[in-house]
Amino acid sequence: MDDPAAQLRRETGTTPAAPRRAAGAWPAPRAEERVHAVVSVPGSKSETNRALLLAAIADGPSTITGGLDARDTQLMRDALRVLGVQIDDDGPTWRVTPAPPGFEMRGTIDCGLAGTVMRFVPPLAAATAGQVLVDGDEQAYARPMRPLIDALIDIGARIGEDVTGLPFTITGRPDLPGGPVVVDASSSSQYVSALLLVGPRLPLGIDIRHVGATLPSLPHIAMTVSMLRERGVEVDDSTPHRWVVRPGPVAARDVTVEPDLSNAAPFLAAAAITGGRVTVTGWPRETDQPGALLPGLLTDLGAEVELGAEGLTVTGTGHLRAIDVDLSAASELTPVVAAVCALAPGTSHIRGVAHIRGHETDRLAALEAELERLGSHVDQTADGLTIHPRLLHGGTFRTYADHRMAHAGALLGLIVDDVTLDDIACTAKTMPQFPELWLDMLHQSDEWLAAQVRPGADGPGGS
Ligand SMILES: O=C(O)C1=C[C@@H](OP(=O)(O)O)[C@@H](O)[C@H](O)C1
Ligand SMILES: C=C(OP(=O)(O)O)C(=O)O
Repeated sequence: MDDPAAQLRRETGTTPAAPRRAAGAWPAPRAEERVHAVVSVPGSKSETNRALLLAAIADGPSTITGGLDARDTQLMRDALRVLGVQIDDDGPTWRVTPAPPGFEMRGTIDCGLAGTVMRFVPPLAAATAGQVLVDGDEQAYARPMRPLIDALIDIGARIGEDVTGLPFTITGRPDLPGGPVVVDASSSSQYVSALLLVGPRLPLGIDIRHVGATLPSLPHIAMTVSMLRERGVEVDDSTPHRWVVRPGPVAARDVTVEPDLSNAAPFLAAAAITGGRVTVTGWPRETDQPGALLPGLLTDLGAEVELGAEGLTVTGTGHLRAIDVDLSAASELTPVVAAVCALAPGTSHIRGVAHIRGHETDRLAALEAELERLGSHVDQTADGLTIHPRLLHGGTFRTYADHRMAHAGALLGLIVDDVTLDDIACTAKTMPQFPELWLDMLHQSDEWLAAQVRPGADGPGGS
């Protein structure tokens, strides 16, 4: 029997989504000594994909400087091109020109495994003339979509019947009305961001109410609201769990994207676990990124943290501490935080992240399985993980096509002998240069060590 994707492709005459990059096994490099490095991470995935989408519905051409060039943002650029948006992305500054009036979309929007593409693009497609198939990696078919699809249908979208997730077709209508809508965003904050982003474009605007026991990733919703306001859009978020967006123009703006603070996490954690020192450059003093919670988290885990002119510096003290933490606001940090907890001398509790079972993979199950494979003792709870202290050993750490699982495995490999990741290529989702940056961090550390032991140098302990 045909799978539903093949059937939809035949009906719409479109081509299959490109497969995920080939896997590549990777022996994680061991840190011979304390890690000492200065690292510059590429631009924020979340900010880049919002900036692209807002530029696509702006009242004129915009530029984006320092946008992340990775699989998730390539998929967003290609998806917007299917919607008629012109994007010139040669070089460090991209120029985005909205679709010409009367444009009719057709073809496939490939979401890959990108939550921001599969949630942010369908609302815009629903408000554009023409028809598209929304597809992605097979693994993305398991990611939750239903609450967003139901909300879109409630505001007038035409989406195939009984759709629960990818793949599905959208028959767009430029007069998509908008108006009041109720959504249960406990499985992803991205539904709220997705509805907010299309709001100014709809004749009735949008009035979103979240119902549901929990609402994760509040900083990401705040990021959406800030970026809309920066472009002159009126957003009322004065009532908890309610957001009202007035219809109106989105001002074209030339913007520069901040470094991705969540992608900085494994590098900063490397300093914490090896008793070394890592500086991540360009750390913003104010930001809506959930990575802003890293200084507090790493301090609680036993490291010293300082924000200086060069960036954020983390210094390992040689004494990790177990933590009890609610990571709901910054759930994408869970894999790296869990890896550090597995090395701490007490029992740690990570709470508030039930919804990460619907991330790139079921991250709670994946972390339990892979940390245990290296000798850790981990229990899944209803909304997180309990991680008990154990002596770890080498083994294969499976990544499940999840970039942040790869970050966690690489981190453990710094101080545990013979850890091999089954696939490092999955880091291309948000940081294709991860393997090079990781090796460069270790190369800088070797150079630092050589300088310490060279005759006439200050000796270990200097920096
Ligand atoms: O809006 C965004 O850019 C994101 C929101 C969060 O999603 P969830 O609310 O589904 O966790 C986060 O985990 C993801 O990495 C990026
Ligand atoms: C959950 C994540 O990604 P996505 O944007 O695909 O949801 C993540 O990057 O940790």
